Amino acid sequence: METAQKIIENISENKIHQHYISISNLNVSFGSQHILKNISLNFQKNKVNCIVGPSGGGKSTLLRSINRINNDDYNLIINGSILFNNEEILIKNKDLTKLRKEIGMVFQSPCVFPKSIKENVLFGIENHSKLSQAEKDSIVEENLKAASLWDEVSTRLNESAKSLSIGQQQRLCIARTLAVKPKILLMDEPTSSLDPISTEAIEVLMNRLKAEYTIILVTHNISQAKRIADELYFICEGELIESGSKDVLFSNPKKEQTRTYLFNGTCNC
Ligand SMILES: Nc1ncnc2c1ncn2[C@@H]1O[C@H](COP(=O)(O)OP(=O)(O)OP(=O)(O)O)[C@@H](O)[C@H]1O
Repeated sequence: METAQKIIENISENKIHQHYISISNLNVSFGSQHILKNISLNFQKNKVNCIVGPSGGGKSTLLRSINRINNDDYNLIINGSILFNNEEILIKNKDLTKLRKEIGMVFQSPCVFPKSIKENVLFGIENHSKLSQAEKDSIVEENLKAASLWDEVSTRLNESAKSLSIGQQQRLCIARTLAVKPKILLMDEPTSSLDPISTEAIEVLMNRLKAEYTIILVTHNISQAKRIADELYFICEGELIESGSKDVLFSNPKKEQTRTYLFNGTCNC
């Protein structure tokens, strides 16, 4: 019989693991092109999990498989297993709307709607038209604060989102994603179109958000990975070459290819 102590340990163990993403033998192909080759890895909860690697290596394809945003591309053949909260993401009848609420995504270029700042934040919330004005105001404020944008826009919430700078638009996209209350944030090169000041604002934000969310970030930028990653996943030509804690990979990688890429920015895969 299990002791009380053991039961408590199991419960807390489950809690710790509950928002992990666990990928096994993931293969993605397009015709004869094998885009992802037998990828197996775990993304860690409440960390910035950073996928790095040269262009065309399959980083975005990996990210897009997690919330199945590449699902409508019938030319892609996807096999393997992606578990989220111990539930399989890749099953045929998966509720994709629910999945994408739990696993939100922020894209390379900010994609704000031609609506007010306020309406952009509320956009993804189901039945938000039925909320009271006070409830809407509170959601808008909470999520703009979470995305570190409130102080800059609190007096102009009814202005068009298009009037914001690109860096502010990206933080608005993050606020809109957070408003749906996801558990995981997928971020595909979210700072690549931003200036250094806006990039820093997003990096500070990611560092803060990981206390509440699990972040999976794709970046080309090795310095950015060095600044903000907790865990690093080096993908090259569709293969996971090496993964582990950022500190270990940047100081003592096991594979020569990892060393060459992280230290010289070149690839010898
Ligand atoms: N839907 C698709 N149809 C056909 N080919 C695809 C599709 N998605 C990705 N690919 C191909 O898969 C390969 C990997 O692309 P992917 O965008 O995942 O790489 P990446 O590492 O994110 O590259 P980058 O850093 O340049 O964004 C590329 O050769 C790309 O052309």
